[in-house]
Amino acid sequence: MIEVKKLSKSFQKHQVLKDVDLTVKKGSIYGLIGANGSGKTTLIKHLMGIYKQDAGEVFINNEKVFENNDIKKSIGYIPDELYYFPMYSMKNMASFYKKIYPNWNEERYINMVHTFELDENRRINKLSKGMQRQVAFILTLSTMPEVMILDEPIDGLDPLMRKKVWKYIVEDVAERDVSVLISSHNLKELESICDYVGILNRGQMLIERDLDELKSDVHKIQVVYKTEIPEEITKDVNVLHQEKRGTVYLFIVKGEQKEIVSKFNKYNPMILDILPLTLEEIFIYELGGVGYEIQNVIF
Ligand SMILES: Nc1ncnc2c1ncn2[C@@H]1O[C@H](COP(=O)(O)OP(=O)(O)OP(=O)(O)O)[C@@H](O)[C@H]1O
Repeated sequence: MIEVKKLSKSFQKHQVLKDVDLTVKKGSIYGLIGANGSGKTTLIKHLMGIYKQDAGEVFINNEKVFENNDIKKSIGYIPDELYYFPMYSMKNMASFYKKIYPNWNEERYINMVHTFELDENRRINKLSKGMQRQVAFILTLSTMPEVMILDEPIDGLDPLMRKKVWKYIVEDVAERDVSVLISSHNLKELESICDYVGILNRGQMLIERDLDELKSDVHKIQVVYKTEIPEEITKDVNVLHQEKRGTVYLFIVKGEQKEIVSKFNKYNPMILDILPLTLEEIFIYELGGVGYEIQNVIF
């Protein structure tokens, strides 16, 4: 389990994180999303005890993580920028990991090397970017972590490799109750595997929710009225975004679906459709609601 309470951090005078709360339950996958520079990597570096917070607390499995080497051994961390010892092959790295990580699983390591079809004797820094990512997954998953923290983990992986990687992660969550936090800009893939989502905005947690709940709270409504749209509607409902395409109005609205539909129906629309929203759309419209320029974004 990962728990962050009221975490704040500044670099010089620049406040990067402000009162951030975050909880990743045991056996769940949490997608951390946010615009560039919103503070995701900085938050993750606190989860790994790389940075010390100015205020607040960070717990992994109920223990403080900063300067706690034992708890760090139970975390599988894949950073956005990978680092390997310059002359090392994957086999050399595996021997090194074996000495450090008490739960190292040699059988899993051998199986994964086989599944990913990598030559464990090649020097890692001679491998392609995607292959180096595969090495990171093989080594990390072979440590049998209780918690996984993955910063842009699939960056550079081809679709087949991504599928393989997600399969391992989902199995670990189901079978070993691993808690996983993934930071990624690939919202389509996050949507297919995450249970929870946190949207970080300018260093503050904008929304932290169960993904299904989040999706049931924002709606895309396409509506046509005989004449111009009655002005009262936009006052009646919580509109995140609105646009007109010919005679069709498109609304992105927050709130309870039944209630919203009944408000639109009050003015006898000729057509009223409710369309599903993707996580990517929710993300963009929520950011639009807090002042990001989204007028020229086309879906
Ligand atoms: N060591 C540091 N010293 C000073 N400023 C920093 C440091 N690390 C990060 N920052 C600043 O903190 C802010 C958040 O950066 P961070 O890397 O956490 O964002 P991010 O959400 O991971 O972004 P991206 O999606 O682009 O990777 C940025 O303004 C960045 O310049």
